[in-house]
Amino acid sequence: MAIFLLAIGVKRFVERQMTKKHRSPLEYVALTSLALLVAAIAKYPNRAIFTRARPDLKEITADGHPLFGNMIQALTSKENPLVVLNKAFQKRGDIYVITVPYRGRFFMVNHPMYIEYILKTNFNNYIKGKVFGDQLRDILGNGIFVSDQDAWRFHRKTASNIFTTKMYRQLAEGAFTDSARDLCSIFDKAESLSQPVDLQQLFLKLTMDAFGKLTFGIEFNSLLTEGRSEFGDAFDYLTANVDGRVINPLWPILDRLTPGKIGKLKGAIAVLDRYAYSAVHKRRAETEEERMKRPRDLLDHFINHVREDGSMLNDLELRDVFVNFMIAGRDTTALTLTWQFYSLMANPRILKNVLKELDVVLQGSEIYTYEIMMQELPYLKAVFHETLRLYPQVPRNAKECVSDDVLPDGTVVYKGELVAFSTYAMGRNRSVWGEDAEVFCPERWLVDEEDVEKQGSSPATRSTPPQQQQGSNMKGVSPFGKFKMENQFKFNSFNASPRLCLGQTFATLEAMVTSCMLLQKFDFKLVPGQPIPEPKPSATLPMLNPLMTFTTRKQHNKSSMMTTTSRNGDSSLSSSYISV
Ligand code: HEM
Repeated sequence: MAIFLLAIGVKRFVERQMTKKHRSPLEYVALTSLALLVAAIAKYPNRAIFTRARPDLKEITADGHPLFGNMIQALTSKENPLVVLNKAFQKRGDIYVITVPYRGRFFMVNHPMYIEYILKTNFNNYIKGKVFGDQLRDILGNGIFVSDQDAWRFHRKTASNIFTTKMYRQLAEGAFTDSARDLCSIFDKAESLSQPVDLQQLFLKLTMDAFGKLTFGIEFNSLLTEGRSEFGDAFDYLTANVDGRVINPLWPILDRLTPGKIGKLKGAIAVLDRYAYSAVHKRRAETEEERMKRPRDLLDHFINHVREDGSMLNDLELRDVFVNFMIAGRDTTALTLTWQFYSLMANPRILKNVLKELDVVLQGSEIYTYEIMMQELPYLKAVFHETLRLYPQVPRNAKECVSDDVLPDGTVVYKGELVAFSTYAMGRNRSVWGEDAEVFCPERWLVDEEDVEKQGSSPATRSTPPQQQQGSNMKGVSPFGKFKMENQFKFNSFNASPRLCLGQTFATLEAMVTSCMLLQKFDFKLVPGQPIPEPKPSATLPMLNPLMTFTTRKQHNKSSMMTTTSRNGDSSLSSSYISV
């Protein structure tokens, strides 16, 4: 209606101008602008302004508006952007093209063939680039997630030093077990008050505590503190707010026009900065004697690094390291655990299998060694990976093309254009995962012993039936066969190749230890009447609503309640804390 009225107004204005002999300067400006607008619309009739015409892509290009391309559709859709993406792939196939003003052309791809090409085969030609930088620089600075080439290599190499088997062994039986125990004490308290807990909030606190301590020596103690966490809230606010920036080049203007938004963003960033600088200053002031008393952590590696020119990282650079690693280590594992526990509660058959495996393999033991966690619980490991397949914690990603190139299917991509993929949509792609792609089915990750030997290192197949395998009922050995990792490009929830997630083993181990302890000790039941969980629009994949759950200590475990009193001995947390 508005466009119709505008068109009538323009028509009348033009008609009046045609009959006029003298015009005011304002009318000249209006006429010139109108002529320019008409010329621009004629040049960009269905694509974003300043994008080059690509008649060769006609078949795979989504219809767009003049000058705005596909931006308006994306911004005005009421549906979750991931659901929209998934539907678009289902309708259009494994590649389609959209355009967005000031961002340019996006090749949306949804097949392992493309992922392998951009993440491995021609890795150097597909970088994070300007779009990533523009979107995240105010929060992530120059950290690993927004850097390319030499800067990225430096971050990656320095950080790799801490991810050793020795560290994993210590973590499994130390920090991860301790924090899971803290969670048990909260569940006990909730049960005594007949109150449910919000698993999502608690898992976020759990991973934040463990990660803050292990990487920067920060004692958040958020699990043992009542109420919400200031740091966690600031983080959640920022990750939710960066979502959509890629598709909306107007975000810097819109943020300024939204009352209070800039203040809130700055406030949240200031909270992160405060924690980061305080950790750095504390570390710089540490004596040699104090340093010797604690294990070497991530901050040590970065703070002591001497560059070729003899300089060392300043406080701002260390702040960026902190924020990037917190974003990597906190949300991802916590939210995977949240979706995993939901999936188990929603699938009693699968939960029963997990419990059976824990009974057979652990036989009541609470010693969670690195080797047992990573090798002897194939079914639980399959559940964790199946969760990540359907609920990947980096659900969308994009790479900028450095120089003109040709994708494996022959599609030409020019310098500056973007290739984007959605791990969320690919996990649901039937041509990749089969007809049951949308079904939560851990069995797709399991093979029997014979298959493992026959297949060597080839990708997993569905050759093993989901049922318990014969002959493996022996105590101590999982009755569910062997876990078989998928090809990285098909299962890219941890990214792939040179930029494969550095914390893959860390996250798997933390999730396994936490799941083992919680599932051995507690029964979990969703609070009735909750909506079915759906993703909240964010850079990661949180649930839109809390995951309210009743936790009840298993009968046979009641006697061990004392052993899971939290580390500070406090089992008297108030009810306001529990129902966060
Ligand atoms: C379930 C948990 C996790 C998932 C699903 C996950 C997934 C990912 C993905 C998809 C990327 C690529 C992101 C991009 O392209 O920018 C990535 C990168 C990264 N992850 Fe993770 N991650 C998890 C946990 C962790 C943890 C616990 C850590 C740290 C201990 C970590 C450290 C990193 C780092 C440092 C990178 C950057 C790698 C690079 O660019 O070279 N991640 N992760």
